[in-house]
Amino acid sequence: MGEVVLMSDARIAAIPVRDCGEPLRDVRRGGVIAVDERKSDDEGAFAHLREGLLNRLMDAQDLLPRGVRLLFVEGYRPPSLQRFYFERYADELRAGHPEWSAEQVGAAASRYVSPPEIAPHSAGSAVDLTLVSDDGRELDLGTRVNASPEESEGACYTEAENIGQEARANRRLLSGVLSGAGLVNYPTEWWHWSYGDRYWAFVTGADHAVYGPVDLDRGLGAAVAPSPSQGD
Ligand SMILES: C[C@@H](N)C(=O)N[C@H](C)C(=O)O
Ligand SMILES: [Zn+2]
Repeated sequence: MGEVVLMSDARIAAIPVRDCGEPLRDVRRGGVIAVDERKSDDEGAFAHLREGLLNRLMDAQDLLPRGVRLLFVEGYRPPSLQRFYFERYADELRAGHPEWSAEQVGAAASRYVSPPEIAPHSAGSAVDLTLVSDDGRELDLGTRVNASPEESEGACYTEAENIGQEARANRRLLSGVLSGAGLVNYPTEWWHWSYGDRYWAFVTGADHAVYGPVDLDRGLGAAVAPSPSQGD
C-alpha cells in the first residue's frame, strides 16, 4: 500500500482555497446518475455537487461498461452535519482509547471523517458512491459504503488486501473511470472521491483548491461562495 496521507495532515490544511464560485447542482436532475436515498434529508442537500464535479461524474458514467452504473450515495454535507459526524466518531475513539492524545484522536478520526474545517463534502466537492448493475443490484466492492476501519478490519482502505478477487476487480473498475474523469480518491475509503478540494490539489499538485465551503441556497440549489481568499 502506498503512503496514506490523512485529511488531518498539516499539508492538506496548508493548501489555499480560491473558490471559483461555481454553483451546486442537484444530481437527481436529468436522471443520468442513479441516486440512492439512504442519506437523503428534507432539503435534498445530500444530492448536491459542484457543477464541475457533477460533469466529471457524468463523464465517468460514460466510461463504464454496458450494464454497470454509478450509484450516488452522498454529496454536499452542511458543516453542522460534518461536525456531528466527526465528533461522534472522535467520541467513539476516545472511549475505546482513553490513553490517546487529542492529536492521536484527531488523526485516527480523520481516517474516516474529515475535520470540519477542511471537509470536502461541505464544499460540494466530494462524493460517496458505488457501482450497481442495470437492475439496481449493488456490486461487490468488499465492504458496505461507509464501513469504518474498525467495522471492516481495514478493508475499507482502497488498496486493502483482505477483500475477494471480485471486489478488487470492481474497485479497479470504479477507480479507473473516476480517475479517468479527473477525480481523486481518499485512500482510507474506496467510496470517497473528490474534485477541486484541498485533497485533490494535494494529490494533483495544483497550487490551490478551487472549491471551499458553501451554503446550500434553499430552492435554487446554488452555492453561496465564501470570500475568494478563504483559506489563504
Ligand atoms: C464519513 C464518510 N462517508 C466520509 O465522507 N469521509 C470523508 C473522509 C469525509 O468526511 O470527507
Ligand atoms: Zn466522503
